[in-house]
Amino acid sequence: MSNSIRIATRKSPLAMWQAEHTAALLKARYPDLAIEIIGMTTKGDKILDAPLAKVGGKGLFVKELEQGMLEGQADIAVHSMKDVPVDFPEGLHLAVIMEREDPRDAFVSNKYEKIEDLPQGACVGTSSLRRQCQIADRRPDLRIEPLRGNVNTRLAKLDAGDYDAIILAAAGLVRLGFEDRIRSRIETGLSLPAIGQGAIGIECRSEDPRVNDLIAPLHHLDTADRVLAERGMNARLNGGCQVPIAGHAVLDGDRLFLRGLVGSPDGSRMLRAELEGPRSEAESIGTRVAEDLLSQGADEILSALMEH
Ligand SMILES: NCc1[nH]cc(CCC(=O)O)c1CC(=O)O
Repeated sequence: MSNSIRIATRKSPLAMWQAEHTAALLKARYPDLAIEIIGMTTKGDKILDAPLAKVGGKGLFVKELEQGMLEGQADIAVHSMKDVPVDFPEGLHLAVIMEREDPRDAFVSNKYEKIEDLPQGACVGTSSLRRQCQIADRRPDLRIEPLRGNVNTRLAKLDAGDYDAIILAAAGLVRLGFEDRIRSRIETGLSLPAIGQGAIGIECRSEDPRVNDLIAPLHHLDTADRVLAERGMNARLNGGCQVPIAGHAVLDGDRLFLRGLVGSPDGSRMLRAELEGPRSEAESIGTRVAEDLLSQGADEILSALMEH
């Protein structure tokens, strides 16, 4: 037992890739470590017919994995940071944030190179309110249609001709070997990414020194400070991943620059805030950007959505 580790993951191809990537990094460091990957199904995977914003609740993609660790069936859980709520159950914590992949959204289409090329009234697939509001803000003429399912399913729906274009995270496409499907990467100023997008996190039991020590070398400090600032924003806004909140931090030496956004789904209200400060204050930079957004009325937009 002492030289083994069990990794809990969702069973989607992207989640599996992330768990296997984590396993490979551990194996490279500890050649004798026995690694088991345990695939689990979460509530978010089961409910495929409704937009996630309507399903509600936080941690749709992580609860079952957390339960597995608390019950001792698994030692760590590998998550897309985008899906990880701000708070953790008693006894669990976020121990590691790994190096970030490209955090941008990707424009994927079989006919067009970028959003600007889409003709009037073209149909864009996304179920993300964050993506929807930013597209609607720039191109109110476009028709935005729901698009759920894992990355592979979404690409198949595009290929079936259901949409003129779809928007996905570049990171997921790159990881699954679909980089050649990306027609263009949307600059963060045009589509501000989801909090934590492109970063993978590892959650484990707080009181498990062996496991905490084992995974500690996978922590990437630059990514962690950026994600800490973004999540500081989310904590203050009380938002889950299914709300039209965007946040993206970049580093320049010891300085951290954070941009945040809260929008109404139809793009009619777009609140933006930004702040720069020392990276040692990452989390509080997040709090302050959120407070700026709240002072502009972000809570009205967010609470209106909660009532649905
Ligand atoms: N919501 C599902 C999800 N969670 C993480 C990613 C992409 C990978 C990442 O952000 O690390 C995706 C797919 C997508 O948004 O296209």
